[in-house]
Amino acid sequence: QLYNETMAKAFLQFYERTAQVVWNRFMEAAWNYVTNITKKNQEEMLYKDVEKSQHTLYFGTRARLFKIANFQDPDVKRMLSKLLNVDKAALPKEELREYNQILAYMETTYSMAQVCLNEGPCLPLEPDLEEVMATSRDQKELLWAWQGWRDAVGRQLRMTFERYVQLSNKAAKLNGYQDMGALWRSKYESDSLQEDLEQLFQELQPLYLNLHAYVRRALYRFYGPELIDLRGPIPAHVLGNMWAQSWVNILDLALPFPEKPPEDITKIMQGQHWKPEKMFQEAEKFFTSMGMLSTPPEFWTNSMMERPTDGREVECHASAWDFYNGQDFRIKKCTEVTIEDLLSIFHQMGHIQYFLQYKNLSVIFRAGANPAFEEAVGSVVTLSASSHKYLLNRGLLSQQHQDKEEEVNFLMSVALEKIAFIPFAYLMDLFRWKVFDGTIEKDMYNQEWWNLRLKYQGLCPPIPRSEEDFDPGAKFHIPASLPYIRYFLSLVLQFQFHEALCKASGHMGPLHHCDIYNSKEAGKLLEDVLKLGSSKPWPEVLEKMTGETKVSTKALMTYFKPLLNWLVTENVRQGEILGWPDFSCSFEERE
Ligand SMILES: O=C(CCC(O)(O)[C@H](Cc1ccccc1)NC(=O)c1ccccc1)N[C@@H](Cc1ccccc1)C(=O)O
Ligand SMILES: [Zn+2]
Repeated sequence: QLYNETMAKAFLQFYERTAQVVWNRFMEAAWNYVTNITKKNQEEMLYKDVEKSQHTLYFGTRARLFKIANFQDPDVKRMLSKLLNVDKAALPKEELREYNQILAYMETTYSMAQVCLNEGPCLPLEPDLEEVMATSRDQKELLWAWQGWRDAVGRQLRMTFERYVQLSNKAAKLNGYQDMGALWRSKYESDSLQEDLEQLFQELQPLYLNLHAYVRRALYRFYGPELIDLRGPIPAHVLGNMWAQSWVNILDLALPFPEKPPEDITKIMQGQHWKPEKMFQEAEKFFTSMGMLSTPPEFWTNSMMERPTDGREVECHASAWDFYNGQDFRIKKCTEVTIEDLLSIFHQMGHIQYFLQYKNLSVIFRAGANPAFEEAVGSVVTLSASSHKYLLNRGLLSQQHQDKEEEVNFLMSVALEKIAFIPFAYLMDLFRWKVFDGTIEKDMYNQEWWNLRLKYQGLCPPIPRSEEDFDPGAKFHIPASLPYIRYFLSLVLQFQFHEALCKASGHMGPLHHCDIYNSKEAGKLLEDVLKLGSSKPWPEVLEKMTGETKVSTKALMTYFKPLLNWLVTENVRQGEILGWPDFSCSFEERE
């Protein structure tokens, strides 16, 4: 009878007090490492990680002794059940050390990788290689960057990744899961997650297939038939992005009405002498304009807003940090003054706003309602921030009126970012789930990766690939062991949130005209949702925001309806074939 509900509450308070200290110490060490990659800082971080895992294991094993089933208080039950999963802390000491070293090695290899020109400088991914992929229209130069990056990162990680999979699955099994994929999916508290995701993907297919066919035609016009086959997949290096996950950088090649090009916001920002700090202030101002919380002084003194110029090696992939003391919150980003980076800062500031809103909850509940909610908060604000109305009102556009054709151009630019992303975000974890559950064996990693890239994205590698390569390793989240399905779900959720917030703000008219800047009503609705953290099952949180308990593509389809109409008409006019029927990525035929 010792392990009763009263005892449980005392146990949870003890957890609360100690976790804040242990997690804060780990976050400080992890921050010091990723903002100054040295052997010493890595050792320090690994040490603090072991300390954190010991704490997690101590409480995780004792939480199991409570008979949660017959407890009354729902919060106590939910908190205890969250403690039961101890993740990698379940590994025996030696294997945990090896696992943490593998994780640090993979992430560091990615962050330090560069591609060297024959004679002269070596280029890092950010900003140099990404700049080449975004702006070059010379397919040989694009191929050089594309292949160079995969040689520098993917090839180096192949062996390590195999061991990472073994240890990940061992940790998952020790927590009672089939494999690590099952553990990752459990965060969504749904026994029909995979079916629901497949359903969402199928609903979005018509939009993607029409965009793919239209963009293929545009690339055909520019690069010609020797590179682009109008009935086949698109080569992966000419889409304006290192991973072909966003096609917004080839808008100039795919503009529906080229005689009415949109204003170049990056040029306007640079012309107005924008600096990274001003970009962060702009993002914060968006939230405070809605009556939401502002960032504490520590944010401005402790964040890393630019790549350091003192020679320090850093991890440039953007991220937001909660130091679990209710006061210290930071963003780490190697900011360039571009519209793409401004929108990325809005995304990061969305994570910070979530931290601020749930900071008074128990540490156990200081997370999003589910991982996709965390990603959707910042992204929903970027939907307003990229609207004509907002950009005009903030002085980033000068043209007052937008006619029907300019509106199609605008929707195309949003689609090249958001719709192109759908199959990529879906396949990233389809691949890893199959690797974890053994469907994809280690000597098939690369060919299975490209099978998925062909099947879902309609892409081919620009040159033959082998099992010496490990192309999935060239995308941050794979060496960083970061699940990705959250971004797929976030893509659908952010439009559902956008529709709800626009309605709350009293917006009338087309969804893509909506801008919730300055709306206190939208702010109140969003605030009430974020304050819940992960204390309630996410369908309840979704219902509070949107009145619905299910994720729905309706809002996304409404937003893009005018564009889909235009695309279908255009594709019919051109006699396009939708998709890439019976095509493989073979190279013989092109010799
Ligand atoms: O990776 C990111 C943004 C980084 C992040 O904000 O999602 C970041 C990823 C990260 C990095 C290091 C450690 C952990 C996570 N996530 C966070 O900073 C974060 C997430 C949840 C809670 C707190 C912080 N975006 C994805 C997908 C994406 C999102 C939005 C627009 C375009 C593309 C990508 O670039 O492929
Ligand atoms: Zn994010």
